[in-house]
Amino acid sequence: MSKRVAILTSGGDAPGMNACIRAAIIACQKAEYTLLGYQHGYNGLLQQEHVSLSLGSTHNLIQQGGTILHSARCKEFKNREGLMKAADNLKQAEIDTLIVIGGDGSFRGASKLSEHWDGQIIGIPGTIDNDIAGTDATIGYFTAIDTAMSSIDKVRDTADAFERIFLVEVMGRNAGFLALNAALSSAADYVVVPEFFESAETEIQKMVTQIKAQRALKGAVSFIIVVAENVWPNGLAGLTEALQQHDISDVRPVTLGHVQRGGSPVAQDRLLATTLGEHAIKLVGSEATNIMVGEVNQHPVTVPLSRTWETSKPLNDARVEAMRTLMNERYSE
Ligand SMILES: Nc1ncnc2c1ncn2[C@@H]1O[C@H](COP(=O)(O)OP(=O)(O)OP(=O)(O)O)[C@@H](O)[C@H]1O
Ligand SMILES: O=P(O)(O)OC[C@H]1O[C@](O)(CO)[C@@H](O)[C@@H]1O
Repeated sequence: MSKRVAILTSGGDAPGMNACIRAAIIACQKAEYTLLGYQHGYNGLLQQEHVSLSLGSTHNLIQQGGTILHSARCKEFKNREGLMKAADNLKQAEIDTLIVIGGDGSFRGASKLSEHWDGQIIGIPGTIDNDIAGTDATIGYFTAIDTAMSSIDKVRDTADAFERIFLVEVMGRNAGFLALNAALSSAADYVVVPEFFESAETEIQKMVTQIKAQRALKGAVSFIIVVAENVWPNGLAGLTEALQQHDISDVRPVTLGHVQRGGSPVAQDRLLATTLGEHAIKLVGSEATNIMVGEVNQHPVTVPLSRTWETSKPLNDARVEAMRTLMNERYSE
């Protein structure tokens, strides 16, 4: 039966969102569904701002970073009036299924919307943070690791030239996936992640032990510390000051920032985005609603939206072991 499907991207944009939109466009065309794209995240839903998505929109889309639908963080959607307005707009546009590509905040919003709208809601995980339970990875995460890794490679060149200590802050909101994997893949010397952060005092002792032990063994060499955002009190300035108190100076801070959200998606993100976009359209018209389509062991899975934020996703055990052996506990005291 013919369906009217709407899709939007919400929260932080992530490389691969366009690849997901492309897959949805093609799958809808094959199923003979009409596909609308709401622009600017939930703002578009409130303003009834949508465009028709058809095969003409798919050319070269798989390789484009950002999102052709634009994204936003929308305050109004968090209150009852906003949610009711969005529900009315969906009814008016005769939408059967709404697909939300975004992070856990976007999924919370989608779930709240379901209290006011009885159409089908399907979430697809898209965020560089990878902080969503129920899926091994989120769209954009692999590209962000790659971007952070190649930036740290460049930092190492200048760090080596001056035999300096560099602090590199990476994104991740309140999760350490991006920091841990960027640090391991760029052979950094130390990484600070929220999952193992007890206190600044404990962490600085460990860090100083590693720096001093490495310098005792190798002389003045570079030392790269990757720091997840929102962990160290007062960020890199606070950490620079803490190191100075241990007589470690000439430290340089680098905040990678939004560069981590940009760029053409790497193959892993394109594949994940394509699979999830196609699978979501397969579910249109089924009983499944208020669910996220994710991927576990390279198979598509569906999980209740609420699970994506109620359960916390742990860091990969083997990567954590590698972190200890190769970085944070490499040298014994
Ligand atoms: N509790 C909530 N109720 C209603 N809407 C919400 C809620 N939480 C978030 N939203 C909506 O979802 C939008 C996106 O959420 P948020 O800013 O947390 O990003 P996100 O989806 O988690 O993505 P990212 O992880 O990439 O930042 C918010 O701007 C808001 O419009
Ligand atoms: O672009 P904004 O709104 O400053 O948000 C930045 C946040 O968004 C993310 O890039 C994605 O959630 C986080 O890593 C970061 O904390």
